[in-house]
Amino acid sequence: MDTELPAITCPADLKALPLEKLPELAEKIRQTLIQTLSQTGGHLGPNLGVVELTIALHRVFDTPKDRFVFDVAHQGYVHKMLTGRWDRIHTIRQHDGLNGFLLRTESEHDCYGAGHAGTALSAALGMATGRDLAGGDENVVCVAGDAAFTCGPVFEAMNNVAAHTKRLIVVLNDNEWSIDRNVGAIAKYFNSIATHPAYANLHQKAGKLLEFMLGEDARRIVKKVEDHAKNILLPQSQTPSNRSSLFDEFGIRYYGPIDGHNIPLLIQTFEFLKTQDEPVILHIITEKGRGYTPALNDPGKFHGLGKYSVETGETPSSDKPTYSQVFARSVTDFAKADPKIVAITGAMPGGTGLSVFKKEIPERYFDVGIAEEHAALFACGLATRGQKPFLTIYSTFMQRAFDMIVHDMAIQNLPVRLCMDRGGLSGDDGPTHHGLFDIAYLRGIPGLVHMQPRNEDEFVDMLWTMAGYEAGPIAIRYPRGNGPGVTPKDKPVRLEIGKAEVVADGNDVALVALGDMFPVAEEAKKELEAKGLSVALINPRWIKPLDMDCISTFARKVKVICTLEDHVLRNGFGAGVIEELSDAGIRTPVVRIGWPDQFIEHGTPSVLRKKHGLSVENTVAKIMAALGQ
Ligand SMILES: Cc1ncc(C[n+]2csc(CCOP(=O)(O)OP(=O)(O)O)c2C)c(N)n1
Ligand SMILES: CC(=O)[C@@H](O)[C@H](O)COP(=O)(O)O
Ligand SMILES: [Mg+2]
Repeated sequence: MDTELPAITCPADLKALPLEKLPELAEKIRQTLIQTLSQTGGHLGPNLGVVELTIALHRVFDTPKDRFVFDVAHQGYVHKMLTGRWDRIHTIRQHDGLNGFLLRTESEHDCYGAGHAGTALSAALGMATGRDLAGGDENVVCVAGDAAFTCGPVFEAMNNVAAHTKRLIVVLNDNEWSIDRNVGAIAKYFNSIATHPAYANLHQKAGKLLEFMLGEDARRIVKKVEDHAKNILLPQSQTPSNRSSLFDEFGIRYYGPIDGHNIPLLIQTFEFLKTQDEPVILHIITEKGRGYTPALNDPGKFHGLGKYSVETGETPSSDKPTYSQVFARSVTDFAKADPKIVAITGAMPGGTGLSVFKKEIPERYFDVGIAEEHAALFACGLATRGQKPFLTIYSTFMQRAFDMIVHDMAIQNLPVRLCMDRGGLSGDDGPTHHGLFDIAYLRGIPGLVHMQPRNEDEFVDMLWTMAGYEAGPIAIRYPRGNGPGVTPKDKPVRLEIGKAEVVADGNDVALVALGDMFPVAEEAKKELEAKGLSVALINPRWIKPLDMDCISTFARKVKVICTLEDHVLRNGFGAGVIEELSDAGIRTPVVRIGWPDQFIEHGTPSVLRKKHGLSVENTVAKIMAALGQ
């Protein structure tokens, strides 16, 4: 590799590079990503797939005047490297370092943040419409992956594009992968285009032709090739005169598919597209993980991961199963004995562990794509027919389905099992992914049961309780990663709903610690006892219904109650305890440990817990202060 490549400190540096140097730059970016992310972790596969695309975008367009809106924005590392953050890319997803997604507060080149899928096209349409209203002339480019198109809001946006603007450029980055392989009819449709021999062949020629023409005739050439190709490709059912792609039907002129790694072709195509006075979509074909064999061989693993060996692609293994693994094993075993149990995921079989269920009981496994609202409704329909749906969606992504939980699940009292992985701080992904609001958004819903285990054994008992619960919707939250390592018993037991576990009695202080905050309470108890205090320790188990017999009994005898939760304090578990004590006329002081009323930045749970007071020290200090000591 030529070491003479100058540093890229801004998009102007990229524009100053000779065209023939761009492949070398692409290689340098790839090597930087592979080396850097082996130490920081991150979304290696998606970013390796958009190196040439991002180079071409920054060659043709001018951010921050022109706007790039990336869907999910997990594939925004190359954009960051080309917009003045190359020298900080080694801090990606590290505390106080670069965020793993685009962030408006991080750079003027990041015009829109994300983290959750399906938002980019609507936001880009808003920007284009806002530009038109203001009489602006900037370009707006939406970059969305193939799986983003399984997301409802994308179709809601497409339904409006042609009515609102004449100038919008959409890039469909099609690598055939979501986190797992992309699913559903839309994935099949994209694949039918990308693999059609006539189209593929034409596009080889079109690509060559375009490269040769390099300019003003591009439009005529491309349009002629497109029309001809579409006449070959599209379903025979359509009359020859008005055959069009799905996108043309939405008023968005479709171009492609073209090779998403061919920089000159991409540049020429974007130069041509930016002259168009109609909304356009460019379908590019890319390889997720391109340039790194382990990632090409396992796009699912390398979609997003922690540290890995550059040489082998291997990642550190842990002998302790994660909550996700315990969940998937348990529900799969339950389902083997109960033919009514079905499992649903929103494009996250790996993260939720449900790839185990998919492998062992494929006929009752449903990956609906990035479609949490649909997943919840689909689960409701299943429940009306006597099925037992385990709707498995991260706490943060379940936010998408809130209305369905109220309107369809709770009002109709349907027995859907809501399994919310990543319940609590998510860590490196930051504020868009922390599962810190599910208690707040579920606690007010009448009739909905909600719980959290303090270890793996109790977790399986709770799942077993859910499997047998038919009285209405029931939810469980559990954290990312490992638990304390308590091996589940061979045969799980059904728990009494609304009944807490009193682990230790005490007369001065009662610690009521939910889920993965229980170990913090255990340590705080030791420190408080060392100060001569008598400390009760309660595992509440149930967020709703709260065991108020237990809690009020202790509240009447101790001097202070302390609740601990891996959730925001606002309308959280502790808030519920305060409400219920107040309703019962009990005035015992309650101190609460939990996340403050702000969005929590990215970083490791240990660093963030210490910084934001979810620590033993802060627990002890707040209790001692409440005791006036
Ligand atoms: C609402 C929502 N659900 C699930 C996810 C988890 N997720 C992150 S990226 C991704 C797949 C994105 O696939 P695609 O858009 O094709 O981009 P690629 O990674 O292939 O480049 C998923 C499911 C999310 N970010 N947002
Ligand atoms: C970008 C995205 O939303 C997912 O890739 C997410 O980062 C996965 O989170 P986990 O690593 O907790 O499974
Ligand atoms: Mg994809």
